[in-house]
Amino acid sequence: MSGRLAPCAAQLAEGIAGLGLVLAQETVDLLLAFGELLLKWNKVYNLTAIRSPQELVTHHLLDALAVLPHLAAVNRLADIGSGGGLPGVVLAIVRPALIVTSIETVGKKASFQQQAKIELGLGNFGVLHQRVEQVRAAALPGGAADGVISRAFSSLADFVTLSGHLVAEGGALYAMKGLRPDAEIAALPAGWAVSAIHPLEVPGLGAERHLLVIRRAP
Ligand SMILES: C[S@@+](CC[C@H](N)C(=O)[O-])C[C@H]1O[C@@H](n2cnc3c(N)ncnc32)[C@H](O)[C@@H]1O
Repeated sequence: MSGRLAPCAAQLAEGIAGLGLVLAQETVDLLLAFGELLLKWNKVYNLTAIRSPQELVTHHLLDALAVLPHLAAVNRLADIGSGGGLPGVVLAIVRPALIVTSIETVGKKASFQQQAKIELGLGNFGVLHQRVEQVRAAALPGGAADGVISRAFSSLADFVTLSGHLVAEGGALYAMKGLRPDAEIAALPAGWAVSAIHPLEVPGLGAERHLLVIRRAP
């Protein structure tokens, strides 16, 4: 491949192996193609503060891939406040059987994602240009999702309050966080509880990451 990310192909391949994932070369090529789109359109669409190809690999591609082992039970995923398509586009690329609906309120970011869907040929990915609190569960393919994920979207309390109606019975919210957010956990609204906290090791990132799983309290 050519492009600004080409020199980072080995870095991505090592990171994928470091996460314990095995991906077909065509899947890795799609991840690199998505990274190229982010770099190419960032100035126009204001998608990410990250400018360097190396950091794009660690902070976006590998960071999103790190949650994959914890989503094995999820078949239909909604990504809330997805910005440039993170983590939703990455997860849709690596799990073609996963139905991903991305929800983003800023029009040009949603347009970028729609363009990425077309250019990458992602039949399992869709974008809703809406505020999440205005999205009805019936608007998602198949209805309420069994997984609702977000990264850098809001406090846990706001995530649950704004997005909880999109979680199917028995499903869960997945919050991608940096340091373990104990104060946010303590502020969760009644009716919801943290069921798991997974520390994540993102190769080359050099910072703490956690994935919190939140379910309806029994
Ligand atoms: C900090 S960005 C994170 C983007 C992406 N998840 C990432 O990790 O790179 C937060 C995004 O949430 C979107 N957002 C904020 N409030 C929203 C709402 N109520 N519904 C949908 N999207 C929202 C913003 O437009 C922004 O793109």
